[in-house]
Amino acid sequence: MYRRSPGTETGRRYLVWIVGLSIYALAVFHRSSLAVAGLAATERFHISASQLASFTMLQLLVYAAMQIPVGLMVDRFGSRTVLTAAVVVVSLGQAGFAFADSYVAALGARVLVGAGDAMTFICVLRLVGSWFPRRQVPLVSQLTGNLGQLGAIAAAAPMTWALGQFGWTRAYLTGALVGVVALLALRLFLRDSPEQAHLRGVPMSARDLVASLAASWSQPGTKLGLWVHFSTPFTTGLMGMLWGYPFLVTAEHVSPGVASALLSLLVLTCVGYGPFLGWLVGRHPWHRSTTALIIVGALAVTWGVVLLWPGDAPLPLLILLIIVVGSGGPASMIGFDVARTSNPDHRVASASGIINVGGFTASLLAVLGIGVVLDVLTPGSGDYTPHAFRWAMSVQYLLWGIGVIQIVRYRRRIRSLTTREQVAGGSSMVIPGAS
Ligand SMILES: N[C@@H](Cc1c[nH]cn1)C(=O)NCC(=O)O
Repeated sequence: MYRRSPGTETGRRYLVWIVGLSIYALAVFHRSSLAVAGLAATERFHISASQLASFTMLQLLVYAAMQIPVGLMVDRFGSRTVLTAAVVVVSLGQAGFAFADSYVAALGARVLVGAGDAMTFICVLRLVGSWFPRRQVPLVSQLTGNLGQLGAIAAAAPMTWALGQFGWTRAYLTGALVGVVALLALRLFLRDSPEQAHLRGVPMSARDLVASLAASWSQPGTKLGLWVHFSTPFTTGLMGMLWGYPFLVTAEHVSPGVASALLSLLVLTCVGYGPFLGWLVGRHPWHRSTTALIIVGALAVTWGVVLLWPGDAPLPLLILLIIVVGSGGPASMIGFDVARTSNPDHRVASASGIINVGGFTASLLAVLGIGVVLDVLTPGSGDYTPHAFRWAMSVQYLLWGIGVIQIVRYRRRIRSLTTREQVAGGSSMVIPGAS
């Protein structure tokens, strides 16, 4: 019988990964493509700052709300099918945004962008799980999450240039058209597993779906993963997506150029943590929650020093802040890894969906909480003071407090129900009923 050589197998695996990763980076690009177009958007749609913020909020809300259905869809229909839908929906959303000429039409288009984006990451994680040997999965998943953030870099300077050069419609439409190339690559090269183009689960009734979700949720590892994902990435997200630039310019008085450079450094730092954290998590799975707790501690302490610094924080301290904040996104990948080893293969995507709700809910709460505190402390004006920003950014401690309590709680439970040997062997699943 003809057998494929190991070299061919490895080549196919990396091809599938590169296609999946590129599609995820494209989704991150679309997600972030509004960050540099704020001023243009307020002029085009005649909207206020809070209406502008509603685009980001709506996108996050749609993203978070879709995670569990998307996870179930990936387990049922496979990554190839759901990813195809994702590319079509996100590209239609971005094309709609290119032509939108009213606030309501633009909101509708952002809903589609959020929906398509929501369908992407879980598919790619699932592909990594079915194409790579188990021991490589933590590292490749880390690299996927982190390299995908390069899409945000493409959405910064190149998008600013495209908007200035070609105008709103053509700049956004070009982004949307990249989807056609992505779709072509996906249909040509992407298969759900080495053996099958489509890896589909069995059809389930509504009652079965609820039972499957309940089974995932009953695993303490799923809950631990959710709280790790809740506690770690929101600080990276809120800096990169909305509040980083105004905080650095208004509260810390750095120039716009330095602020942009610091935010680009944030994305690069995210990418840099990947190999180290992936290696650490793969090597020491028992210490995954400890790693997450140490990172949350480092985030809280560094933010504390910056916020309590009398006057403007010096630039080296702000660079340190960015480098530490950059660890939040990569640390969140630990949550997916805990969920992966706590659930059987046929439920991994729905467990990932549950995990992903954590980080995006925390990001939404943080973005909202900061906006509310800023508005309360500077009523009736958009000129936020450094004092207002310091209090506003402190909202993060509330979320870290809740997250740390929950991580400690579920890590205790999981440690009482599993052994180091079991977890080192790749499973943190507990027997149903034991938790
Ligand atoms: N926290 C991110 C992944 C990440 C890795 N490094 C920086 N961010 C995450 O959960 N991603 C899901 C998504 O759809 O982007």
